[in-house]
Amino acid sequence: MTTLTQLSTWQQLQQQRTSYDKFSLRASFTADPGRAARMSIKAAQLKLDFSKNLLTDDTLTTLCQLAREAGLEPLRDAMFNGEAINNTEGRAVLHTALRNSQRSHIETETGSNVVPEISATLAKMKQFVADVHQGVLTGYSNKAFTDIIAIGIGGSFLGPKVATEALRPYAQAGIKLHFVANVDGTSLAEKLKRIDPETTLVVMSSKSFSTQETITNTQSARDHFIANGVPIEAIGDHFVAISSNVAAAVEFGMKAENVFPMWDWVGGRYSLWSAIGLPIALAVGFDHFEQLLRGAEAMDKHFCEAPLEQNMPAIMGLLSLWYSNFFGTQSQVLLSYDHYLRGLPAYVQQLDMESNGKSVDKEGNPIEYHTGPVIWGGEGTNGQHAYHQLLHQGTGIIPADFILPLQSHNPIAGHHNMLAANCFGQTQALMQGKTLAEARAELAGQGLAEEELERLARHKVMPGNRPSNTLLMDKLTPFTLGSLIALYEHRTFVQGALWGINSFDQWGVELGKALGNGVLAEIEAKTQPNQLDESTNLLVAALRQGHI
Ligand SMILES: O=P(O)(O)OC[C@H]1O[C@H](O)[C@H](O)[C@@H](O)[C@@H]1O
Repeated sequence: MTTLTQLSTWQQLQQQRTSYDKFSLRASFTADPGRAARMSIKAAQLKLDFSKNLLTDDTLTTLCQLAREAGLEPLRDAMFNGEAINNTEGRAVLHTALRNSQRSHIETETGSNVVPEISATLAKMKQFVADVHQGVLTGYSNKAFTDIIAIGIGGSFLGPKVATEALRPYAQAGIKLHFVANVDGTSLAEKLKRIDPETTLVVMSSKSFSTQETITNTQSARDHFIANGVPIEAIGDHFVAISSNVAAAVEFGMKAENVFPMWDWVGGRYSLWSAIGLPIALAVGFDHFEQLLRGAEAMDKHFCEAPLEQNMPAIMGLLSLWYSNFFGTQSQVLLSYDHYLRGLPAYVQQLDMESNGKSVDKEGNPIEYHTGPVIWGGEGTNGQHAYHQLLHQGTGIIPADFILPLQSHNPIAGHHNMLAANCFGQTQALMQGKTLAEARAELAGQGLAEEELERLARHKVMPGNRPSNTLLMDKLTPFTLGSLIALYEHRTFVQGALWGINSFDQWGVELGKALGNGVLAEIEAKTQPNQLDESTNLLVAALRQGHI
């Protein structure tokens, strides 16, 4: 089998890479007035400007050829068609089916059609959300619910949390959402302080129904509810669940009709489109949740149909590979110039790092190139007063995605133009940098004496040529949010597909969970003491004594 690095296009890219030592983005823009218009794509109500990348037309063509040679398109089609591309778990990967309103038949590898159960679950969610909002479903005292505590972690937390936060302008009046993920009791306790159990609904989300944090938080919430007036026989009115293990949820005390199904063919970090998205629908209404699905569906259609040269997720994935494997970059930064999207970097962090943090290929062979980058980021303009310094003048290149809605939900005079100016100004500064001559001229303009000017000039130089994408949308809506999240899902897929890894398992998290259970047994003195390594034994002993 030909490996990625043996492909002829990989070798062409290696050759092309040498010419980038002399490549100047600033000069490219001067020499080529059509660059930005040409290197822009509109799809699914998003616009990507990728012209501020270390990229020539030739390299773009070669990267797309690499994708073709590596079999990206057939693998993409296999995913959409329900083939078991998650080969270590023998599962289909069908989060895209959850938002497909066009096909009535999508089969998994076992031959079962998933569409009817998806439709039935959406209908059930719609009814449930309406019943909660209209006060048909109530707590034990027949008072309408005012608060929802959503308990879940990882993929059963980040999607609902980030989408609910992002769609705050669409919030359903009279309902407050609270999220609890961490097993740290403080997280739960702080939320419980703010709610009245009588008017609170707990939505527990766990695909496996075996995650320690989620089970423990739900049990403790149930204890709190019972201790604070909810009759034990009414617990089923206040607690509902989403899980692929319906039987375990019922055994836990949920009413069978209040357990929403999830399926093996939906990965946790790809699951907000399933019933795991119930907290989103409760927060913003089912119609808005449907719009979120439609936005993602529009991006799916674009990903499946657009030629690679005009395909937003493909180009973003290829750029990521270009930097990781040909420029040695180790991380990528996401900069949300929208307060409502402040959680997106954490969401994409899980999506990308849990998917592509792998060092063997699908057959288990060690791979010889760098895979998943570290994903980090935050909210513009805050980052400009913190870590942007490293983006501009640090020793390495950190490719950046800038994300900006053109219209604000809160157009307070002047603010949005300033926000946008900061966003665009940062991409410009990263791209063009500041030469030594410019730094000198600037200092001379400030009237500095020659010696002082020379002393400072080198500190003011900015190398430029720092790559960025700019992603625009008219406004942050449920549709554009769906499209944006699906874009990052597919970017992650493109990278994993090219690297030849399985982006849909996460065996790496399992060891920590297993060892954590062993340590807990020691802490609770259920096993012989001092069975662990010396460092961990001493840590456990300190905890048991309660002091250092
Ligand atoms: O939904 P659950 O089964 O409770 O799983 C919650 C999360 O925990 C796991 O450890 C995985 O790392 C995540 O991908 C998953 O989303």
